[in-house]
Amino acid sequence: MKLTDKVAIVTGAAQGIGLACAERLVREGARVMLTDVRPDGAAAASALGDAARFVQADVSMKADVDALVAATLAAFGRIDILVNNAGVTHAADFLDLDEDDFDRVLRINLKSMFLCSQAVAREMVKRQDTQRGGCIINMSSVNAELAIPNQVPYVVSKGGVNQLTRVASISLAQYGIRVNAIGPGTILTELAKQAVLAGPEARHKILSRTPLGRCGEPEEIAGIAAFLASDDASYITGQTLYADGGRMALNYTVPVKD
Ligand SMILES: NC(=O)C1=CN([C@@H]2O[C@H](COP(=O)(O)OP(=O)(O)OC[C@H]3O[C@@H](n4cnc5c(N)ncnc54)[C@H](O)[C@@H]3O)[C@@H](O)[C@H]2O)C=CC1
Ligand SMILES: O=C(CO)[C@@H](O)[C@H](O)[C@H](O)CO
Repeated sequence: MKLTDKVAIVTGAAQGIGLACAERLVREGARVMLTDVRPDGAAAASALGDAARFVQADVSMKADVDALVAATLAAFGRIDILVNNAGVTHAADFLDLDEDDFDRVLRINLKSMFLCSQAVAREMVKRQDTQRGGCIINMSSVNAELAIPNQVPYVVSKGGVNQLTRVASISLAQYGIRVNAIGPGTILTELAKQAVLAGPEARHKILSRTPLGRCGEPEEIAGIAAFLASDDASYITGQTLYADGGRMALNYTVPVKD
């Protein structure tokens, strides 16, 4: 087990990639505080046994983030790993997009990662023991680099996540805190169904741009989170690691097998 005795927070952990990350971190020996704006994250945490707890929080609100950090310290006594995973999308054409929707997506996808990183890093920095330091992992996307016309605030937020990762990594390196991001391609979750997999035509479009010929599974992203959180990644900081089935290396489209 790579993460014995470590304590982690995973945001947006009620389902999808966040839940898979929480499950994998528990399997690697960590104790994990799951958090989500939805209350049903509590059932997900109970299913993981004594090593997991749940706190309901909207991670775009500072008061909720402070309460999440306090609850994690009360439950487990320390924080070694933060997985900033919570995210939403919103479909609208550029000319129709409402200001409120732009703000909401940026608040949830980007500002929340700053708030959580700052609050958790402050606790990591305070620690005096030999296990000082820590690891922050931000869930970015191929859409940090690739634009989709009806996903304006989403792609802007993910571009911001990559820069937040870089600036936090150089700011926190002096404290032994590593900060990295994961950039998934299309992963089979509710969010992807909503954003880019709504129907056979949309699925065909995605697969024609994916050399490995399939979408990813949440567990394939969780494995990367476990790696980045472990000592095997001890010299990696400031990076976005893309797990996209080859999409970003592709210039033309590929044939799709049905
Ligand atoms: N599924 C995909 O194809 C990809 C997903 N991602 C990113 O991975 C992350 C997770 O996405 P999925 O698992 O696919 O989505 P999902 O929709 O299945 O899960 C997202 C979770 O975040 C929670 N959440 C939303 N707003 C929140 C808030 N304010 N506070 C706390 N929790 C909140 C939701 O309740 C939900 O449980 C997101 O950041 C997303 O942008 C990135 C690239 C591809
Ligand atoms: O970031 C996400 C989810 O919203 C990916 O599913 C991406 O949109 C898709 O890979 C299209 O490029």
